[in-house]
Amino acid sequence: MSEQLDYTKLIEQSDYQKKMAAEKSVELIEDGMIIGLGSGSTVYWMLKRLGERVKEGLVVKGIPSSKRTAGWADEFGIPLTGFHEAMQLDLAIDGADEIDGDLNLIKGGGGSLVREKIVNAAANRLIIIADKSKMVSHLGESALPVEVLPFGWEITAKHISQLGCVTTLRKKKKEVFISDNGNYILDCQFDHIADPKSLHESLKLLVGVVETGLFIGMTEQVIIGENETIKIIYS
Ligand SMILES: O=C[C@H](O)[C@H](O)[C@H](O)COP(=O)(O)O
Repeated sequence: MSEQLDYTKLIEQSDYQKKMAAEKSVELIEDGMIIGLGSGSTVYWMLKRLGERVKEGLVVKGIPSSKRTAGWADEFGIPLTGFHEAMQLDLAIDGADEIDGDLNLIKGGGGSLVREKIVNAAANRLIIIADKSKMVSHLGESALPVEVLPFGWEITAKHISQLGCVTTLRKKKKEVFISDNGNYILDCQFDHIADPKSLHESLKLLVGVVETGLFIGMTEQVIIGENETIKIIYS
């Protein structure tokens, strides 16, 4: 019973840190902005707070990076648009699975990496929000998500594994996980990612690879919830 309680507390603590970082990021949003809306549980808190500001009169539009984010934005009353209306976004706010000292990222834990990369790359500034557990000395402690075409995924996985990793086809409730784009995700566990940029480039050269979860040189600022405080790291 006490173990159960401790576990619950841990979850709450990490969630609280995510919420603090997320709410801080909303302070950067100004009237009239077009915002890239990232994905994941930290972004959920950002959307919730942004929805409150919209109710108070803030005028913004968001471009969502996943169907789930679009649903939450709708729930919180945040007006949405698409690239037909805005080719350049003022700001994108997103979460991450790992963040290294150069602010390079691993993303895609929730399977939204392709749309996130398109949205984040179109933004003038990318702000990452996270709890402190996401800071790592080197990327690759967790598996790197890579989105691949379903056709011939087995051969694509073989080619990826030849770069020095163990690939696992992502599943959800025993079914193959399908991304918002209708593709598969391979979770690629490397021993050590020594050079994230060259790994990303090597992966992108493989037929069947749609996109990798390595986000290199894109982040302007990271907002970390750390215990009771907020830490901001600039690139
Ligand atoms: O595909 C999912 C995204 O890259 C998320 O931003 C990332 O997994 C972080 O998610 P969370 O805020 O839930 O830890």
